[in-house]
Amino acid sequence: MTDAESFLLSRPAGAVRGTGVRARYDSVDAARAALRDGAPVVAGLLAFDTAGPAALLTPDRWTTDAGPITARTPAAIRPSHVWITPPAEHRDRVAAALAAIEAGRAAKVVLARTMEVGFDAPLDPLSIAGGFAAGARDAAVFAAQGPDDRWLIGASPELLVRKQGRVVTCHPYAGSAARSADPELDAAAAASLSTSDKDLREHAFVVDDLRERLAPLCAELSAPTAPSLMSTGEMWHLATPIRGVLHDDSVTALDLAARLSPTPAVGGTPRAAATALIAELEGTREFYGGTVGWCDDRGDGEWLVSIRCLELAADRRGIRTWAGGGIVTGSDPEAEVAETTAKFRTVRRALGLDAAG
Ligand SMILES: C=C(O[C@@H]1C=C(C(=O)O)C=C[C@H]1O)C(=O)O
Repeated sequence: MTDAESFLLSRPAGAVRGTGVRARYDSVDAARAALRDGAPVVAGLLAFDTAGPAALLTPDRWTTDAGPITARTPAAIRPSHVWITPPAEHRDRVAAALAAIEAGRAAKVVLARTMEVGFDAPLDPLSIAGGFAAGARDAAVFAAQGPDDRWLIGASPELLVRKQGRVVTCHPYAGSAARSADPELDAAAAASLSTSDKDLREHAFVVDDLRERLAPLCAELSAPTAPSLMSTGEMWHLATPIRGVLHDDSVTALDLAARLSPTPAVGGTPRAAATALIAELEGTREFYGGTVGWCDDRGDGEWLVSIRCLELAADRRGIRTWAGGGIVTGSDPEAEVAETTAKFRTVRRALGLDAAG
């Protein structure tokens, strides 16, 4: 038994925390079996690729009424190296995705750029989580111990699914505009996002997919007909709250996470065609674009979409992060590059990268 943190999901109102590791599971099936056999909870990460290994665990100790993680303004940090997918490469990938969409292979594909940063001194996972908390507002700050002592740490605004009793809630985000420090420009960006035909189409694919996947399980299912505007410190987004009531309470939060992830907010539509295009154009994704969360022995739990996050290497001297955007007919390659640059700011701010100047 150890007191070291193994899982954290924290919002201003409170947090769930796991310490120590009693057991690990590399598949949803193994975690389901553990819950049936009396494990009080499973928590962790499902990969973007539904066939890829999961990183789930049962902690030694699990607390659902912990206080939120303390926000910590990161000290300015000078990286030893930085590498980002070059803009020209991303533009070419977006153009290839648009050609595939034009050819009828898929209707939406989400493509991401990668950033890798090295440091001279090791970083601490919980300190990084504190850095995310400083700019997170309502986003859920998470830190999950992955395989081989790697960590996935971030601040996701996007609720994949929460299940409490028979009630299921999702809050998908899709459609984006960068925020501005100038209040007038910021308001103008929000206003133009809310009427952007391209962004409304990008968004509708996500809501339709979630509704289709939930419908067979639900006695009631409702969502507003139009999305609303939500914001993080860095971005405006279109978002739609979805609420369902399950026919059968034995469906667990883990079952729902495995069924719904990856949504077209991070993958595309149809799912199989979009994920094949992502593998072709971008390469393999591991936990980015998957889901992070927990499920208890009553089947209740909560899962966030694994975005606005970084992976801390096992030696803790390097991180890798991703920023993606949905491509549909009408997407502009140059604007997609700018969108990913804006989305990287969440991680840059949490690490103190920009403070170093
Ligand atoms: C894929 C990411 O974000 C997702 C994609 C969005 C979009 O394409 O507009 C918006 C919110 C997220 O669902 C990311 O942050 O990396």
